[in-house]
Amino acid sequence: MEKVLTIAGSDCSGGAGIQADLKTFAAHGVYGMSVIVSVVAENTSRVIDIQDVAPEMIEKQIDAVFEDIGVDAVKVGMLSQPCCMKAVARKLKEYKPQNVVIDPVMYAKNGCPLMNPSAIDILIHEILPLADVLTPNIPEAERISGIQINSAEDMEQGAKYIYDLGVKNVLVKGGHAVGDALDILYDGKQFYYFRAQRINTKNTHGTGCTYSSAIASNLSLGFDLQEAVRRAKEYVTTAIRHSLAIGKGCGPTHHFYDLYQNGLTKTIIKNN
Ligand SMILES: Nc1ncnc2c1ncn2[C@@H]1O[C@H](COP(=O)(O)OP(=O)(O)OP(=O)(O)O)[C@@H](O)[C@H]1O
Ligand SMILES: Cc1ncc(CO)c(N)n1
Repeated sequence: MEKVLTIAGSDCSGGAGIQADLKTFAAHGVYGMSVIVSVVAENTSRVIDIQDVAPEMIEKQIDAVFEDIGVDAVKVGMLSQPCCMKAVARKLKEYKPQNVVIDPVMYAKNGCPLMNPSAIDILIHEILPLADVLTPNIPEAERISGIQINSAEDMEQGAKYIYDLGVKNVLVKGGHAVGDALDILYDGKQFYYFRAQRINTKNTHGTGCTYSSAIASNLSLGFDLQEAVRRAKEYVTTAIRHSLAIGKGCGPTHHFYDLYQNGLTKTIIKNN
């Protein structure tokens, strides 16, 4: 049985964070585990408050998982403060797990901040180098790279800049762009384009969490990175197509195994 761990924040409304991650793992048939870094009182419309778990308790949760069960892949999500980042970095350096997917969460879909802006340097220097693949959305890629992103070429530039910071693979997600939902993966050699038709819905709460967890699940199942991303893109696109119009704001993605039956997404390799 493949074992996948999420290290992230808890979204009590169930659409994003740890809850989206565990639903995604279950839909992939892998064994899901969770280390809670922050408890977030949030819903489809707003973030009410954030309470971080003490760094020692974050470290003890990670120890509990690694001393007993072990992992085949890890997804890292919301890390709100420098002390949380340092605790997670210490333990990832100690246990050196394979297949580490890091989603550098900064804001919720409704624009509410989830990372203290003063943590950006620690994120760049302590967390980014631990990723086998980093999955920034456009505002996150802009914040990390300082490059303004208005086109696919700008997404490539942003990905290249972040790769040069020492990140092994960078996947810039185009959910915040206009037109097709285009994501671009850069592995230091080539750009890979993953394109889906944009679905006309406001119900996209948790899409980034769903996507990074689907990538981690697919890596744990033995798919190489390009195929793991291609399959995850298919999963998230269908999860958005079936998203739920619940709550007063951006409703959540919906998860079930059949999301893999359509075989629609293709990988386009683009040479430098
Ligand atoms: N309306 C949409 N139609 C189709 N695909 C979408 C849509 N919105 C986002 N996506 C896709 O969903 C995935 C997640 O990207 P996105 O940029 O939304 O992440 P995110 O902003 O980190 O998400 P969140 O903060 O809600 O967790 C990407 O593959 C993106 O292309
Ligand atoms: C806990 C948590 N993690 C990530 C996101 C980003 O969608 C969110 N809204 N909440």
